[in-house]
Amino acid sequence: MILEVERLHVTVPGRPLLDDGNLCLRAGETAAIVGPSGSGKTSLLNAIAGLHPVDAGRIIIEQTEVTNLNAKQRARFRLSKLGLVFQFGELLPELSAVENVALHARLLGWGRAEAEKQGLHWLDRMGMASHAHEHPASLSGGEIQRVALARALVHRPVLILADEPTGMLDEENTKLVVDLLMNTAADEGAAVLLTTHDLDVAAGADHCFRLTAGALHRVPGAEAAP
Ligand SMILES: Nc1ncnc2c1ncn2[C@@H]1O[C@H](COP(=O)(O)OP(=O)(O)OP(=O)(O)O)[C@@H](O)[C@H]1O
Repeated sequence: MILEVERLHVTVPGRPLLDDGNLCLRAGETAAIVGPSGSGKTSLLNAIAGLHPVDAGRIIIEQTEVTNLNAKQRARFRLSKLGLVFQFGELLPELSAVENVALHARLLGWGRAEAEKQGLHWLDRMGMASHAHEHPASLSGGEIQRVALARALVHRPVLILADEPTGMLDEENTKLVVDLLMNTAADEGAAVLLTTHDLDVAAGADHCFRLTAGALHRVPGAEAAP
């Protein structure tokens, strides 16, 4: 099992977002979390990433109980084991596409040459090799997300957490980015947990969960409507 979420409680000041949530993911599996705006999908993903406090319960990622780690250990674990993808890509504007991808590897201590080589390899796998030396300002939304996918995959994470990765994309780019994310993760044996408002995206995942009024329920992908 790559991800085990057991009896998780997550709150924001003044209200609970998740009360006693459970979720499991195996290597190579994909799961989507749907639910109304403001129900806590992003907060749940952040809690799993160690970026939002957990009030009770356990999160275990590849046999490490991350809810027991201190802040420094969590940061190191996140850097080495997780791949994060955000709605707006969140690339660094000062860096080229390949520099953005290589930076993650550099933060893990890789040498410059190896980091850039792997950066180019992953951009190529995302169909972005010809844009490797362009800066984010000259890339389209779909291209930015493909660079963000390369960055999330360059260090071969065990779990990819993607928060609305297609929220800003048109239908064609949504399909391209989701297919790349899910197929590449499956090839690499990484699990993927994503949030989405797009029922077609949710239906393409192996599992679908709906978060609403503090409860996380497994639903068939086709019945994921908020
Ligand atoms: N750090 C925080 N402090 C206070 N309130 C917060 C914090 N983070 C999130 N919230 C609140 O918690 C609720 C859930 O937010 P969250 O972004 O997790 O929902 P969501 O389901 O991802 O929403 P959307 O689908 O609109 O992105 C919102 O009401 C938000 O304002």
